[in-house]
Amino acid sequence: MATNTPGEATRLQHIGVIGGGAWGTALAQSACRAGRKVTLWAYEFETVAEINDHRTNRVYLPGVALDPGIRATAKAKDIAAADALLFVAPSQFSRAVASEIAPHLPSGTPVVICTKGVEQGTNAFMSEVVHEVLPGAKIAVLSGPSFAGEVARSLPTALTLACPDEALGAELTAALAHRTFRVYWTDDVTAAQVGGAVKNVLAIAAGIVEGRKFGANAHAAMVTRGFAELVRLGRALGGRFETLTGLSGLGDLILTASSVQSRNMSLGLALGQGRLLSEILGQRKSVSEGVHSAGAVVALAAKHGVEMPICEAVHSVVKGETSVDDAIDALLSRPLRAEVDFPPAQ
Ligand SMILES: NC(=O)C1=CN([C@@H]2O[C@H](COP(=O)(O)OP(=O)(O)OC[C@H]3O[C@@H](n4cnc5c(N)ncnc54)[C@H](O)[C@@H]3O)[C@@H](O)[C@H]2O)C=CC1
Ligand SMILES: O=C(CO)COP(=O)(O)O
Repeated sequence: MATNTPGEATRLQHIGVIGGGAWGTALAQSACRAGRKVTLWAYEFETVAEINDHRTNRVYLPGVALDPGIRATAKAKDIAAADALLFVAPSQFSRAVASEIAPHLPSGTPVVICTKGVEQGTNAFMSEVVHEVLPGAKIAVLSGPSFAGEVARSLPTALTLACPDEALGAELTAALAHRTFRVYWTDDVTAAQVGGAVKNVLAIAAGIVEGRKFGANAHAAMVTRGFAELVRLGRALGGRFETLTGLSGLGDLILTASSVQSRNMSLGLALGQGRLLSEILGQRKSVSEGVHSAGAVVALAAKHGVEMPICEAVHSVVKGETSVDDAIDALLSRPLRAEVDFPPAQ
């Protein structure tokens, strides 16, 4: 791939952002910083008004003064003029949001999926959902260790941009990257999406370990054995090992499973402290994708004959089928096995 210098000239001058939550707003801020014109579509009218009138988004991204260059809108037709879209609706709303913009999106528009999750019911990754609803879109995925608040404050961040079309990947990285927002290209859309979806489920498990005060050894064991699950599923679905061990896989797992800035980790922590899921979710407006993706991840694992005991444990806890203590007992009582699959999967 040709190398790009952050901030170099790009034909993708106008970026549309679909989603006015923490991540959509932070990406809008970052795209402005990269020198792009930005139109942000948000679901709530109040969010649109607040961004346009006060340059803030206090519900989803508090404490950040937004760039005056961000123009917010609630009208899907306003994104038609964008040269590329960043798609940042939470996974369970992605199909509905994509359907709303479908009539307005010119065929051939690049759509970069920034959502991390799997659709319940269909067990479809976001690239499949977006391709079904927006068949003319050129799909890419942007994923990696990137808390919205830090990106919005321009703290240094590095991500993976997965795009099967290398030339388009180069254009997108040139359009989005800047000094504190480094974007690395790959063609491996599958692994990038598996990493983003599975790490959220594993972060809940890591949070539970923290909430139960099981100690640093248990945390490291949970993250490492969890990563083995992420790699097994990623490879079974056709993803490459190098991508799974890169920013969008291992990198994002390290971030999400070790900081209570993560909504998934903090949700797990609260579960580990004995709080009820309904109570935790009732107190948040923000999304915890791992809760919604756990079932789909487990179903995909079963379909492909992949063992994912930690993800299964999280799924049965969030479904209310198993108590945290019983789930932990079951994991600690599993038969001992070889550390890596043998013969090694190719
Ligand atoms: N917050 C972060 O640091 C990061 C988030 N992501 C991913 O970005 C995606 C979006 O997450 P956030 O921006 O953090 O969301 P958020 O948790 O800050 O906000 C929730 C979002 O859901 C939208 N929403 C609520 N009800 C809706 C409905 N019925 N239809 C359509 N939209 C509705 C809200 O408008 C808001 O944009 C998720 O998949 C998340 O995993 C990825 C990287 C970083
Ligand atoms: O994906 C994220 C960071 O890369 C954000 O994680 P949470 O959704 O758990 O906050």
